[in-house]
Amino acid sequence: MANILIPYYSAYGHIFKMAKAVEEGAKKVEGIEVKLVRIKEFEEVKEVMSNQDPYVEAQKEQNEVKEATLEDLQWADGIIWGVPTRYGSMPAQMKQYLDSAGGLWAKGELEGKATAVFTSSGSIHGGQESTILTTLVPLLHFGLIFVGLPYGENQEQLTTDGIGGSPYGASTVAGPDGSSFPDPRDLKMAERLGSRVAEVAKKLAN
Ligand SMILES: Cc1cc2nc3c(=O)[nH]c(=O)nc-3n(C[C@H](O)[C@H](O)[C@H](O)COP(=O)(O)O)c2cc1C
Repeated sequence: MANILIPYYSAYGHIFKMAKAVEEGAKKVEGIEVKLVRIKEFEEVKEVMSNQDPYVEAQKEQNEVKEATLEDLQWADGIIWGVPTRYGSMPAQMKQYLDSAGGLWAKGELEGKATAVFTSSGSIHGGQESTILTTLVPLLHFGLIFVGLPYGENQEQLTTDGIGGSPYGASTVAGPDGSSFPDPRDLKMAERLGSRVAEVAKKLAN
C-alpha cells in the first residue's frame, strides 16, 4: 500500500490534463491510493484574469478538485508535482505552497518519500528542463527522493518532433498562445511517470 499525491498548478488547463494522465498511471499500480489536488490561486491573479476566457474556462474545469493542504503532504508516500514554466522556473503559487511547508521541513517529515515533476511550457525551448531541475532544488531540501523518466521505457523521447518528455520528467508544449493540447505521447509518458513513482513509493513505504 502507498499513497500518491499529485499537487499541481494550472492556469490554462494543460498541466491539469497532464495531471490526470499521471493519476491514471499511478492508479494502474496495485495497492495505490491517489489524490489529485490543486495549488491555491492568488486572489490578485483571479482578479486580473477574470475577463480572460481561456483562464476562466480552465478554472471551471478544475472546480471539483480540492485545494492542496499541508496534511496532504504528510499523507503521501510519493509526491508528483505539476509545475508549468514561468520564466524558466516554477510559478510563485507553487513556491508559496512549498514555503508554507517549512514546519514539515523542520521536522524532516517528507524525508525519504519518492517524488517527480511534470511540466508544460509555451514554446519547445522555453524552459521545460530548467523548470524541472530548479524545482528539484527545494525538493532535495525536503529530503525527497527524485524519480526521473528514463529513455528505456520512454522511446518517444528519441525524436525531433515538437513534443515534451525528457529524462527529467514528463512535459508538454502548450503553444505560444496556449492553443496546443498535450500530444498522446506526452500523455503516455505522463502516465508512465505516475506508475513509476507509485512503484518506487510502494517499495520505499514497505
Ligand atoms: C508569467 C508567465 C511566464 C511564462 N514563462 C514562460 C517561459 O519562460 N517559457 C515558456 O515556454 N512559456 C512560458 N509561459 C507559458 C506557460 O508556461 C504556459 O502558459 C503553461 O505551460 C501552460 O500550462 P497551464 O495551461 O497548465 O497553465 C509563461 C506564462 C506566464 C503566464
